[in-house]
Amino acid sequence: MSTEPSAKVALLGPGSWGTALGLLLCRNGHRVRLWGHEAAQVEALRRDSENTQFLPGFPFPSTMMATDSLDEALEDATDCLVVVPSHAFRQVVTQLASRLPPEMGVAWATKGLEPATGQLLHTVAQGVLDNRPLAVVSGPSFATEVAKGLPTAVSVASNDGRFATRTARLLHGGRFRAYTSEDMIGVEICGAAKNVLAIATGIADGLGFGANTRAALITRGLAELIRIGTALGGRPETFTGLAGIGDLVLTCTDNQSRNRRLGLALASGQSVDEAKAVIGQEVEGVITAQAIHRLSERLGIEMPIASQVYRVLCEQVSPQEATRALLEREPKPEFG
Ligand SMILES: NC(=O)c1ccc[n+]([C@@H]2O[C@H](COP(=O)([O-])OP(=O)(O)OC[C@H]3O[C@@H](n4cnc5c(N)ncnc54)[C@H](O)[C@@H]3O)[C@@H](O)[C@H]2O)c1
Ligand SMILES: O=P(O)(O)OC[C@H](O)CO
Repeated sequence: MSTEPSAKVALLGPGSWGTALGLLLCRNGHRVRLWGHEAAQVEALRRDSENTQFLPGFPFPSTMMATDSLDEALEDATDCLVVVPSHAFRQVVTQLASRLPPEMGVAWATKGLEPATGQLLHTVAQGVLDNRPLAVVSGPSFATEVAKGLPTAVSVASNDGRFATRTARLLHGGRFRAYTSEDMIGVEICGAAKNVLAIATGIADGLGFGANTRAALITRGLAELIRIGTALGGRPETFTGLAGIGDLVLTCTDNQSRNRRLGLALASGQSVDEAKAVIGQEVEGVITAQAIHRLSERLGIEMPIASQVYRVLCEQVSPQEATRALLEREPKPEFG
């Protein structure tokens, strides 16, 4: 069990991940108000006392209540955790700005960059929320496995050591381990870029390539992640940690990943829109591929795998042609 005294958590975003984290917080003895922006979705959560749309099979405890009123979610809240998709992040933290006490920290478990600007989410949050403690939760963590209580470990990176510890302690307990970190940049770029690389491994597996290909994509993908992450100021050790190689391996190798499944679907001939419709949930790598592409061009960072994923998603290049382009690259030193 968590050693933190019982908290009242406003949890914003009742998708699969927000719901799983809500269940975890309740198991740790905390009270959760789960806010959603769609009245009909919230009505269904209240009626069913379960998230039948995004995380079926896990009834809500009496300490988890859904609401479509942000004011109600924040009433008496001691902590605030944002779990909306990256495209909604600025909008949601902007709504928080005028509602939160000045000293209250904000944590999020969103993985992605701001689509329009390519900014890391802590940069967005700092711009909107001014000087308050911020933290990002990231790492290898499928919602269903957390809801089932299967052992999981994540990283909590913050600009404030005490807030990192507070947020980690809220989540830590039973079968969930939360490690603290000071590297928000590294943790955030890992969480965003791994989704793009998972699309690449999904494509490769969907085209019938083997284990050699998958291992090569993960390893060379990690090299791309380290290049862009260190250029942005991330710390080298983060890339070998839970948010880095941990989440990259998880997402690239298991079909619970929506990003990997999108890659598999593209390889089978489905369009991006068809694949997204079948998956029926957020596939962050689709918009992140565009943001990463623009960012790597601007910074002059070579990211051949991410770049081919971008071409497949946005320039109607076929998975086969993208594969050819990668394999035809000139030999080069592995490091440097
Ligand atoms: N599902 C996982 O296993 C998992 C694990 C770790 C991190 N994440 C990350 O968590 C974030 C949320 O993903 P998810 O898996 O819960 O997605 P999901 O598709 O299961 O649900 C998305 C949720 O976001 C809400 N939403 C959509 N647009 C919104 C808006 N404009 N304002 C407010 N809410 C809005 C939807 O109503 C829905 O409740 C993503 O960044 C994802 O990468 C997910
Ligand atoms: O289903 P995905 O591909 O969005 O991945 C979910 C989590 O980010 C895995 O850690």
